[in-house]
This record gives sequence, structure tokens and C-alpha cells, in this order.
Amino acid sequence: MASPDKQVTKNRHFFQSLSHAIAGLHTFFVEEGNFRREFVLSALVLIAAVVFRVSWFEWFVLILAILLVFLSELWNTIIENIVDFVIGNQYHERAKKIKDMSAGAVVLAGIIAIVCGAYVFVPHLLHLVGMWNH
Ligand SMILES: Nc1ncnc2c1ncn2[C@@H]1O[C@H](COP(=O)(O)OP(=O)(O)OP(=O)(O)O)[C@@H](O)[C@H]1O
Repeated sequence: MASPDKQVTKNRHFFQSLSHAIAGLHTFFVEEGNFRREFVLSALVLIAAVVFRVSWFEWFVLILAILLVFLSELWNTIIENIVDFVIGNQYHERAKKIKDMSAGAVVLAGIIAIVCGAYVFVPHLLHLVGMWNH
């Protein structure tokens, strides 16, 4: 019989599922340097949102943009792990295509987040510049 920490059967209840999901997010945070950098950058963006007293709608836009980047980074990491698990250290053109496309999805999410950040912060910055000029 498998020991409790080497479970291969289905989760028995919601809190068991949740604890495994949280363990997965913890592994993602600890092992994925890109995610930690994005996390710090997101914290800075949220501090800027507090400083500029952005509206509820602007908070909504920023939080969705940040979650989109986190989610795409998580999927990218999952895909990289699956590829590495299946083919190990061998070089394979298909593995390269899969990993490069997956990384491309993170770049697209990042561009969306930059557009959202500009939508929120550019008017506030212009307002600030306008105040200085008077
Ligand atoms: N098995 C492989 N076969 C062919 N190319 C590979 C293979 N593994 C990695 N690569 C190439 O190396 C790149 C980096 O792969 P790696 O798995 O190290 O991702 P990473 O450095 O964690 O990337 P990211 O910055 O997107 O998280 C891939 O985008 C791909 O071009």
C-alpha cells in the first residue's frame, strides 16, 4: 500500500485537493525564478496603484493582467516539465517547438499586461506631469 505522502489515488475530499494544489503553487514559486521576478514586479505595480489611488475598475484591469501573466507562466512551467519528463535530456525538434511556443504564450501575456498597465498608469502620469507644469 502507498504511504500517505506517495499517494497515487484520487483525492478523497476538497481539502485534500486544495492542499495538493497549494503544494503545486509552492513548488512553482520555489522552483521558477521567472515567476518570482514577475511576482516582485507585480507587487511594485500594486504599490504604484495604491500611490496613484487608481479606481476600482483600474484595480480590476491590473489584477486580471497580473493573474494572466502568472497563469501563462504556470502553464509554461507545466508544459516544460511534461516535455522534460517524457523525453529527458535528449534534443528533439518537436520538444524545441513545444517549449518555444509555450514561452511565446508568456510573452503574449506580458504584452497584454503592458498594454493594461499603460491604460491605467499613463493618464495618471500625464496628470502628474500636468500638475508639475502649473
Ligand atoms: N529537449 C529539448 N529539445 C530541443 N530544444 C530544447 C529542449 N529543451 C529545451 N530546449 C530549448 O531550450 C529552451 C529553454 O528550455 P528550458 O526548458 O530550459 O526552458 P527555460 O529556460 O526554463 O525557459 P523559460 O525562460 O521559458 O522558463 C527552449 O525554449 C528550447 O528552445
